[in-house]
Amino acid sequence: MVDQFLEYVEKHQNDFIERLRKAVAIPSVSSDPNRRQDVFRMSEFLIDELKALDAINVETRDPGQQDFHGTPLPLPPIVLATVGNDPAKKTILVYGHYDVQPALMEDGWDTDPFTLVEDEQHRLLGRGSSDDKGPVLGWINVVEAHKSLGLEMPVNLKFCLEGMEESGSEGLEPIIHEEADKYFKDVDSVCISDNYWLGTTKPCLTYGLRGVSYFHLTVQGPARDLHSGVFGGTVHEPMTDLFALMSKLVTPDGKILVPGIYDQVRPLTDTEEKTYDNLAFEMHELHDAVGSAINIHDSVRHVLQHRWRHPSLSLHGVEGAFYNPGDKTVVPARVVGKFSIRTVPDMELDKVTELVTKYVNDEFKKLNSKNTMKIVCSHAGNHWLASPEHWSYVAAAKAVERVYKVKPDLTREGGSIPITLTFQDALKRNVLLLPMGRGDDGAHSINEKLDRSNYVEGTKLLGTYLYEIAAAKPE
Ligand SMILES: C[C@H](N)C(=O)N[C@@H](Cc1c[nH]cn1)C(=O)O
Ligand SMILES: [Zn+2]
Ligand SMILES: [Zn+2]
Repeated sequence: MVDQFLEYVEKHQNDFIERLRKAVAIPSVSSDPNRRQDVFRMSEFLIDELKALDAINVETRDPGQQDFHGTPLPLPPIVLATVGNDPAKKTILVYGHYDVQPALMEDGWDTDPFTLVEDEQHRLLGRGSSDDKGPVLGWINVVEAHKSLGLEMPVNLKFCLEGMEESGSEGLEPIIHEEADKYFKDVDSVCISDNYWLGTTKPCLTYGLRGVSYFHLTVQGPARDLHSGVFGGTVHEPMTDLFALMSKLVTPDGKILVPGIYDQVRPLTDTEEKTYDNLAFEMHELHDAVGSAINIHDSVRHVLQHRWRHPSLSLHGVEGAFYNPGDKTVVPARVVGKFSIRTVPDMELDKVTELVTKYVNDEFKKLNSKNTMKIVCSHAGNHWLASPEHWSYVAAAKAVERVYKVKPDLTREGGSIPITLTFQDALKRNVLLLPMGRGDDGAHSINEKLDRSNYVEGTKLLGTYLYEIAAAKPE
């Protein structure tokens, strides 16, 4: 049966790409309130796709409203769908997200980010192609293949798709707790395809994620923007204060300057050190993915340790700053600096917020500025580690060998999927991360892509994984 499935995927790849084209065309940017309708539209697209495939019980849950700077904004629905409910079969919960990061032509895209383009190297370019519309549609392609072939699914599948992952998964956590004994009751294991291979050639299974704590640092001064010729040198400028503070957060070689931030980081043991031996990753792959040889660390081992098991602090942007072309001589009245800290075992989110808040307040006092400053943590999600010995990982490794003819690497991931730990804790089930895309896909960046082969072979992998689960001996 698996052969019939694999053949179907191979034959129908162009139809699957059309499905991805329709999804990418919906600019479901969760962080932009002007795009919220599009995030809703994306949920409707998925609901229609699932209903068309006879997914029984396509349902939604309403996560309520978001407080967007004092304005209530409806949160997009959690889409739940069940395919099969045979008590003799295992039930796998599939989580994914249908929102995307922002994307504008002026960021430097070579093509319109919301028009899927296949280039000469068979790369499918478009926002969300890899993160995470391609993988979500991969699961739907698996269901379509079975329906069209008249094949029974090897396992029961449950979907949980959200539209706020890129903005901290707001509203999802309470729903998972509420539904733990209802919708999620029969789930045996959870699978998430929302990260990337380490490099460009070898698939991997992922058992760890860093957490993320995101901060907004606001400095407010004059009542309105000012002429820098008239007022420059006579008033405390918000942007000057902000840059002074932002420059005290992290050194150019990546050391976080917030006192105490490293205190909770779990020490590296010899056993853990060995997990960095023989991984399929070379320095040139970092250079290729980044597009430049700007590595801080000289060995691959240290690159990966700093991606997976050490915290990092990144500066993201400044809201309210002048950023257009030209030479406007303005003093912005209010600026908001955005930065985040990727957190690792055993850092605690509350402790991180406490340390950052205290440090930024102390540093602001030292500026002797008459402006006002406020620091808030806008969203935070925990780090996660799983047991890669679980039967779900064993099945996934067999599926990789079958589809790709290689043994997968076991990796951790530097990015964050805030809800992963909630699934593990609330459902008390193992979670597997089974990535579809490559390390150079450019998720969150310009020219995001998913290679055609990753989409097609990745769809085969997801389906084969379900067959390997069904074939596994009962525990
Ligand atoms: C790894 C996943 N595909 C991803 O991109 N996650 C985001 C989650 C996030 C949290 N705040 C904003 N986005 C990430 O790691 O940045
Ligand atoms: Zn993302
Ligand atoms: Zn994602």
